[in-house]
Amino acid sequence: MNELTIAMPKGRIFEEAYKLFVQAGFNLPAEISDSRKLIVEAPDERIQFILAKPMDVPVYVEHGVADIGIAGKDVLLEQHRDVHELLDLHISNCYIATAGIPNTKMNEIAPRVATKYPRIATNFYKEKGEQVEIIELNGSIELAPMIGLADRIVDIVSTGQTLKENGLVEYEKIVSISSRLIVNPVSYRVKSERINVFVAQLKNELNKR
Ligand SMILES: Nc1ncnc2c1ncn2[C@@H]1O[C@H](COP(=O)(O)OP(=O)(O)OP(=O)(O)O)[C@@H](O)[C@H]1O
Ligand SMILES: O=P(O)(O)OC[C@H]1O[C@H](OP(=O)(O)OP(=O)(O)O)[C@H](O)[C@@H]1O
Repeated sequence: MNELTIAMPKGRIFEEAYKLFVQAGFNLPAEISDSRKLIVEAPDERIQFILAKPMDVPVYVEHGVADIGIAGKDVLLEQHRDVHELLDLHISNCYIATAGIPNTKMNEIAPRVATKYPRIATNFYKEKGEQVEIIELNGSIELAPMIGLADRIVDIVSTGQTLKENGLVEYEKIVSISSRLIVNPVSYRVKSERINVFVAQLKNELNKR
């Protein structure tokens, strides 16, 4: 019987999260990283993993089909789901910033901002008292100012390589991002003992880093 279901994000967080779990002493089956299976059992741990798109992890956790999940703080800030944040895993570190073509001002009439984070971008410009039109994109955000679609972008920066290679510069840092362990509020009440043991094992590894 699986005691816990954990939603793991596919993509770049997966690599670091997998390493964290292994180093924390969890015995994970090889098929979690080297197969196309979307549901993988870790029988020794009595844990079931589901592999989801990063943006969808909080959806599975909010609906309670996963007790726990790993999600980027960017996704949590953007979505405001009914989940509890239990732990900062300090992995997939990056930040969200505004960027654009060097030495350019925002268009005074109807400035446009391209992003896949419309809520974060809207709040940022609202706090600055600037009214902007948000253009929502799903990826390759850096293209927008280069091709004249927008004056600025609001996007993730990690090494800065993508901005540099496309001739863009950062203007304002908005918020630091890392991956978080999230939990369904009802699961946390019903399975608190089991979840606390699980969290303590992860914390133990994080404290060593
Ligand atoms: N360049 C980066 N460096 C470090 N962490 C990042 C970077 N870009 C994104 N992240 C973090 O990793 C999470 C997942 O990013 P990833 O690129 O794997 O997925 P995605 O862009 O949501 O999906 P996909 O690329 O599959 O459409 C983000 O939510 C963010 O927290
Ligand atoms: O500062 P860097 O290290 O260059 O990383 C930043 C880039 O990483 C992310 O893109 P991703 O690779 O997820 O591709 P995407 O354009 O499909 O979102 C982000 O949207 C930036 O484009």
